[in-house]
Amino acid sequence: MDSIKFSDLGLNEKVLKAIDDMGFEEPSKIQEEVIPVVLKGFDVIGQAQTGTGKTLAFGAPIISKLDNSRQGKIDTIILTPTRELAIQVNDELNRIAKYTKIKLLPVYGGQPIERQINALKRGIDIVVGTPGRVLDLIRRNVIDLADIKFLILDEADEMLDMGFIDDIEEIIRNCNKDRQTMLFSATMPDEIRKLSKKYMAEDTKYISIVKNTMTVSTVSQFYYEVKQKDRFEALCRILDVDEPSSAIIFCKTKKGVDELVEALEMRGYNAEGMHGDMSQSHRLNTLKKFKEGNLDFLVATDVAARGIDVENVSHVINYDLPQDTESYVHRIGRTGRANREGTAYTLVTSREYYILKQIEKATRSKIRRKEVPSIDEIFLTKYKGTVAKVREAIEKEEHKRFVPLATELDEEFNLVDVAAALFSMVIDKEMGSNYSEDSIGNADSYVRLFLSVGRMDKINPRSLLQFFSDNANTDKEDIGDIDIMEKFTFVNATSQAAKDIIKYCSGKRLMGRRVNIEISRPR
Ligand SMILES: Nc1ncnc2c1ncn2[C@@H]1O[C@H](COP(=O)(O)OP(=O)(O)OP(=O)(O)O)[C@@H](O)[C@H]1O
Ligand SMILES: [Mg+2]
Repeated sequence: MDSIKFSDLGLNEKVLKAIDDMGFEEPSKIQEEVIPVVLKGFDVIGQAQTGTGKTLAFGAPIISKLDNSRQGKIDTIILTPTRELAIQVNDELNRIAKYTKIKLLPVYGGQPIERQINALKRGIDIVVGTPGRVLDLIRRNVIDLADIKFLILDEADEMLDMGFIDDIEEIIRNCNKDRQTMLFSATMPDEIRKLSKKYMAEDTKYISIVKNTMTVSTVSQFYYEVKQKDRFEALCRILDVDEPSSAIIFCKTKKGVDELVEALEMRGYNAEGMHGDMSQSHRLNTLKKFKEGNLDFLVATDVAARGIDVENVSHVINYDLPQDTESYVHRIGRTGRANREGTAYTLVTSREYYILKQIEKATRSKIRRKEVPSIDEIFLTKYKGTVAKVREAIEKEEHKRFVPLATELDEEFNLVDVAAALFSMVIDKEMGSNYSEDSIGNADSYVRLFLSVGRMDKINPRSLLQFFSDNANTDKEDIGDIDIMEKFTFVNATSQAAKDIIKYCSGKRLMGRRVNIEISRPR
């Protein structure tokens, strides 16, 4: 059977022509399934992996439908969790609407509201905005949603999460009841799906492009185990060996972003930060530089985790662990988009290792271990890079003008010595004084300690922790976090704490019950 073409889906000619201009040859799976359903008028919950073209999946049919039925007032409202995403979705839809008269406007905080009000007064069909600003404009009676035809929540699970839910509900209360509602995201936790039913038609179509894994197969995933104090050093080494053409590095906090940017700049990397405390113009400027290839490393909080589409991001690095599985999926989805290849790295300490394992299990993907590069490996990378540059210079004959000088040197020196001296100058300069000694130590060894004492449900894990710290001469810190499945598990006890506990328990009964202890190393 021939593969489905965009022209088979029922879109109008103007939209098809625009898609052709965008260079897309065939629809992605989610586009193939969502477009006809939206054209037929159904509400849709659409889930498909990151970078698979969900924006066009809702954008194309909306524009196709609106083309002949514009009301001269707002027809469509699209909500996104971040300002940058509002702008990006607006841009993508603008490209799709190229041959129509449909007018779009992004609205978001951090930009003078008057400008947006004036633009809205000139007549806008599709508004793409962040909830806060949209609500503000509704309250000022500038946006009227009483007759809208489409409401879309991009990154729906994020939008219906605690932080946004009140604003979203208020916006929805202002919307036309007869509208078509659509939710999209790469992740759609069950509770969100249930919650969303509240706002949607009974015959809502649930379209999920199910894959074995939550993450795309074109992204290779790895982790590095590091000590907390070696995190930065490890990152530098990874960057120096992999030499990513363009990478997004995620940190947990805004402060973490600022500190990492400063540290990277000190070591000569081309890095800039992006987080919610920066001015909007600064945020946009940074993202623009990154998109245009004038910035190698974008260091960001989760503000850049969702939806952001930058071509050719080769690496995503979780400098800090993401807060949950969804965040991991969206973060690493900034690479490997539209069937391109990508690499995702996550730095973990031994104590965090179990969280990584949980993410691996929940996403059903494989996150393989990699060793932090040694100084020798970095040296080898720099050496190979230099040789490649020499080769290129000779091939392009860029070296020719120096040949007479080199010939003169030939009388005084051995030319192999000259080459070696030049190598040492170039490579030493590149390595800088950063790698004078091999400062990364081996990670502490942590173990998992399984403890079973009969009926577990009668024992409070906290009191167990207290009990051991009181009686077995161990520090609570050293015992680590506790996890209760069918056994008590001290997920990351130090080896010493484990020994102390075993010693204490051997031959004893604990709270009147026999204790069984097993020990296992995390890997
Ligand atoms: N049919 C297609 N063929 C090739 N490229 C496409 C196609 N549709 C969309 N794209 C491009 O693929 C990239 C990813 O699309 P998009 O941002 O819509 O993905 P997404 O599914 O919304 O991802 P995320 O979950 O990260 O938000 C964009 O650059 C988009 O222009
Ligand atoms: Mg998207």
